[in-house]
Amino acid sequence: MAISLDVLASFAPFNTLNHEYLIQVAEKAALRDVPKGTIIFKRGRPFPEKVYLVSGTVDLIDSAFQVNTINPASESRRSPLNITQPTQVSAVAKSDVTLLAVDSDFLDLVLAWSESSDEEVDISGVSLHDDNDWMSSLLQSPLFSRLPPANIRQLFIRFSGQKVQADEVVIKQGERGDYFYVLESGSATVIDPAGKILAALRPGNYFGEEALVGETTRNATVKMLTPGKVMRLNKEDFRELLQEPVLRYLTAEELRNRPADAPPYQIVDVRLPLERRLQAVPGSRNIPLNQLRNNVKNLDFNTVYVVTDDSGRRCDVATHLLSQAGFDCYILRDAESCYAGI
Ligand SMILES: Nc1ncnc2c1ncn2[C@@H]1O[C@@H]2COP(=O)(O)O[C@H]2[C@H]1O
Repeated sequence: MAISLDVLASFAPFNTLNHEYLIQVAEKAALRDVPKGTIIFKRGRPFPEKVYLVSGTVDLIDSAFQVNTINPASESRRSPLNITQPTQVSAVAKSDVTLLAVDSDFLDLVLAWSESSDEEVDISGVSLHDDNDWMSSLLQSPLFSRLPPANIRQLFIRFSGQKVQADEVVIKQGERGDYFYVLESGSATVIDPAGKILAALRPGNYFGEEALVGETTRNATVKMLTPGKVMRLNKEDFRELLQEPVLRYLTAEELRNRPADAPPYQIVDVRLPLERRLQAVPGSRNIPLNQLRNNVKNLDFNTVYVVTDDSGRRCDVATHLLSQAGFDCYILRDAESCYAGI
């Protein structure tokens, strides 16, 4: 049975969600008819769903056998019958009742998503039914718009499609990376090890490049929010078609001999401050790699960014991230020979 958004919004915390999230919850919520006399849940037992009363009467019975009767006129029916986990009360249907049930983990995810969107994650335009042309948004991204047409043709030949379920973990933080992904349909979230939502992904967005470029483990988990489809490319194809063509190099000599009318450049060192303490290229700006994504908004599109190669594979990842964000960037070869000055 489908649930109307008005009914959903009469319960807390759904009343705080915007229309887009309400649709997401409505897709996942279930209306359940329960006959009189049914024990809906038992005190002290974990219960995987949050349950709300839509119609009928329910008795909530606590450990002292005190009974709190809830009906649609009760103010407290706006909250879940099982507020705490595990619950402090047992719930018994005193009449035939209709319940609204929402998976607790899913509810947490949607709430976190909606809260984080107030801060930094732009989720505008993401919806369950986002039929954006994933291919055209992919091709318009700064990274892909720089690729030679022959590479793009090859990419589409070598991509393989994979259907994914809602809640499926496509990438697990800490695992080794074998594939690069593009979201063809559906929506997904990028989640850090502490469970914080870092980004919302929509069709045409790509992910999973950092572990491949840096030859490290996955730095976040990517989990589907809805069913959908991903296109994936194996590590070798990614390297040949997407990584090598994007990385560009400069030597100190080329930097010194840049024409006077060339745009200004900024040398960037993505090592940790501790690593720079002894030696660094004079005039370089320190943006440790783990802070680069958050700092791109403070960079200038009229400046050329030159990342020093003394950070090992981190400079490749940094250059890749800067290219993705649309910056003109290079790797400075043999940066260690420039510690006395360029
Ligand atoms: N802050 C972020 N915003 C968007 N995507 C991210 C963020 N952090 C990590 N990712 C993506 O999540 C992926 C996890 O696997 P990788 O480390 O291979 O590559 C990572 C990026 O593609």
